[in-house]
Amino acid sequence: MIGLEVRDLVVRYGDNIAVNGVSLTAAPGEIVALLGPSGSGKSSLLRAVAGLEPVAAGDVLFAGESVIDVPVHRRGFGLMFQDGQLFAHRDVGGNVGYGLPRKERAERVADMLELVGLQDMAHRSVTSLSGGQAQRVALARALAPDPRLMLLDEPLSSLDRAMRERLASEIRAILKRSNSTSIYVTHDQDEAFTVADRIAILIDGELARQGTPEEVWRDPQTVAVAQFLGYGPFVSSEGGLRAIAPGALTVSSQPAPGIEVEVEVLDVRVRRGYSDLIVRLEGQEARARVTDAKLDPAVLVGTRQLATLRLSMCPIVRSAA
Ligand SMILES: Nc1ncnc2c1ncn2[C@@H]1O[C@H](COP(=O)(O)OP(=O)(O)OP(=O)(O)O)[C@@H](O)[C@H]1O
Repeated sequence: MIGLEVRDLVVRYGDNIAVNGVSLTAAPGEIVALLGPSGSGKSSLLRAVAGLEPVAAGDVLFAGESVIDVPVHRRGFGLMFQDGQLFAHRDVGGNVGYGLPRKERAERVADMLELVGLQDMAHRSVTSLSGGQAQRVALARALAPDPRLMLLDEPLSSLDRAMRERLASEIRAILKRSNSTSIYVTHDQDEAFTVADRIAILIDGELARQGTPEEVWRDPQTVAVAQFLGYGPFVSSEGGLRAIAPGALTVSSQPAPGIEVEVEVLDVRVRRGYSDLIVRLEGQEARARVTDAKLDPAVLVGTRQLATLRLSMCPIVRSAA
């Protein structure tokens, strides 16, 4: 069975090429996150798949058939956006049931509300909902017609971080339970890693890396991808550049696994439950975590220290794509 296939897709706005020859697939039941910095073309790609943006070149197929000439509402795709765009004059049930055949409406609405954990809320006014509840209603509404593909564009970005984290794993569970083939756009790395089976990273309109969250993290392949994922700085090494992972460089009076490197301590950042030293490593600024509770990080400022670099956490990458 084939789900979504995007082939050499190009989306342009005048002379601006927003999506530059991207190919990707989503197998039936698979959740693919489109991740990338602001302006990298994620929304343009999603909107082109939906049919909301014209395609300059390439093709979009579902179940082996091109949908390029199929109007938006005939593609059988469900859409969910940042602002759920609920109908304010309808209650929760009225939103979820909108457009469903009358015969099956009540049962379907009940099923969907149960799926998103809002079973007692059918008669609530949507204007009385919290941001997180409103997005759950929007998800239930998008899933209600049983779309063959779900397209989600930054569905959580208007919520605060705590809510976003909770709802991201909930959305994953809901999409998995409903066996939805899904494309999920986000600029938030944590959200992508929580939600997705596979991650496709877009940089400057091009597909820079794709794989499972583990594969992409373990082997980002290029500096651009590694940097976007939070690696850095990069130090020269045999075979390319070594990307320093967050937490890979540590300072302690106890022995730790890894190689010893000399660093100059420039400053301290106190975090919740630990401290990071801002250090100079081979002429570049880096962070070294203090893993020794007996060590007072403040007295280290201005000194040279031996830090431990855990190489197994730090992949080799190349500088250009
Ligand atoms: N309607 C439009 N008209 C002209 N240019 C556009 C339009 N929409 C997007 N662009 C441009 O296309 C490029 C890609 O934008 P897009 O919104 O797809 O990126 P994105 O990765 O989704 O970014 P963000 O995370 O900020 O939403 C950007 O350079 C943007 O300025």
